[in-house]
Amino acid sequence: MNKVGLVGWRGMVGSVLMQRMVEEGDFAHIEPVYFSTSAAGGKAPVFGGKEASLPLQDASNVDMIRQMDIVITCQGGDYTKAVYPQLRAAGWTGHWIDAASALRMENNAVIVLDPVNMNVIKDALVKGGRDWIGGNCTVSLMLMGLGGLFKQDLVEWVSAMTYQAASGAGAQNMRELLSQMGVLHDTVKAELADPASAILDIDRKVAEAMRSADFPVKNFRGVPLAGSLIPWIDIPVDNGQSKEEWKGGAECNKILGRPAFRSAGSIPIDGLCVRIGAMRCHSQGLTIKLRKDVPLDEVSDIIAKANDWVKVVPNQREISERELTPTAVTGTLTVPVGRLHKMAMGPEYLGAFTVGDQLLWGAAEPLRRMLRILLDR
Ligand SMILES: NC(=O)C1=CN([C@@H]2O[C@H](COP(=O)(O)OP(=O)(O)OC[C@H]3O[C@@H](n4cnc5c(N)ncnc54)[C@H](OP(=O)(O)O)[C@@H]3O)[C@@H](O)[C@H]2O)C=CC1
Ligand SMILES: N[C@@H](CC(=O)OP(=O)(O)O)C(=O)O
Repeated sequence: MNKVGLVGWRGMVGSVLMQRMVEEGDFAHIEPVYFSTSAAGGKAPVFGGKEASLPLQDASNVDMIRQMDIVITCQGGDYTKAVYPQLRAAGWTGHWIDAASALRMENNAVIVLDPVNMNVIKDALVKGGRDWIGGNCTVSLMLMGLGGLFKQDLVEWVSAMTYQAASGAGAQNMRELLSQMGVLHDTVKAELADPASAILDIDRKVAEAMRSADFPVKNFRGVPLAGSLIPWIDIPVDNGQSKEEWKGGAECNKILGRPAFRSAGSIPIDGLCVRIGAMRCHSQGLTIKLRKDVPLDEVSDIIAKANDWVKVVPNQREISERELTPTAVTGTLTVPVGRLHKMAMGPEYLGAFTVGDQLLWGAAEPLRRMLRILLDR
């Protein structure tokens, strides 16, 4: 049985991964070895009813990690940068499956999203590929939704305007968002209980609270999210983009096995990435320039048939309000795509809206499935 080293299993992404591995019975197929950066020697957890034969191992112990057939890590980019080069330098030939972005654009790494790029994964396996990296959540979720259109090479370009959840910034940010909501509610609790209170007084007090020095904003780099939004995600890069926006073009083309972004044959994908006060679902408003005028019913059909998780939501008010939202999608693997309509710019311009759980298809699930692809060969 394959020895699988699990690193980062108790973090937010790692916990979702463990939950999915339990649900899918993956532990029956592996010999798990749990690693920790903080509690080596402690008792290993039990997932899927399977006791680990070893206590928690030191995640920086390269000699121990070298004994694994497969390592799956959700520990983060700093860990990857510290340990991965040492492992390969020591001659380790095992498979490295990673949630962090650190290795994504390396030549020998495949960005894994098998419902979309199984062909790319299979090609790499044949060539001896050993580095399997999960894609950026926004990118993976867009491709899970629109994969059919890309597969049929119908997409000339995409503009993606995103509405990204607090979870993308980390567990502490989710907590801070809720703290902010609590403070805002507390600020106007008395007025809310009084139907005769003036809404503009409530609004003024809320704005004052959001702007006050003691509003809890440490994790969101000093600015409020609740009752507001943050129009910048990740560090600045060239061309006025944020890194999150750059990833849209760079990673999408790599996942699809197309030429590098901005080179001939690549698909231009760009937009604006915005943080909003959702918990763990990213949403995206998409403008898609199709290569030709494809009838809307054909477009719906192509999108709906691309994989088992995408679901086309009819472009009607009630069902869109009910099913095309973070509230409906959170904690599920369903990726609804809706608001499909031809736009005023012309019959090749398609409007769409999609929502996905950024901890499931956006992070843990592609890694889990890559593990199974390796185990089931
Ligand atoms: N958040 C996201 O949306 C996405 C994150 N990623 C990648 O995954 C990496 C991990 O992200 P995320 O899971 O959000 O990070 P977390 O901060 O939740 O977990 C990372 C590590 O922190 C340590 N840790 C310290 N205190 C705690 C605690 N109280 N509870 C749990 N773990 C704790 C654990 O390591 P130990 O057990 O060794 O102490 C854990 O593995 C990111 O750095 C990123 O590279 C990828 C896609 C999406
Ligand atoms: N940057 C993403 C989350 C993330 O972790 O992305 P990446 O895996 O590309 O670093 C967000 O904020 O929503």
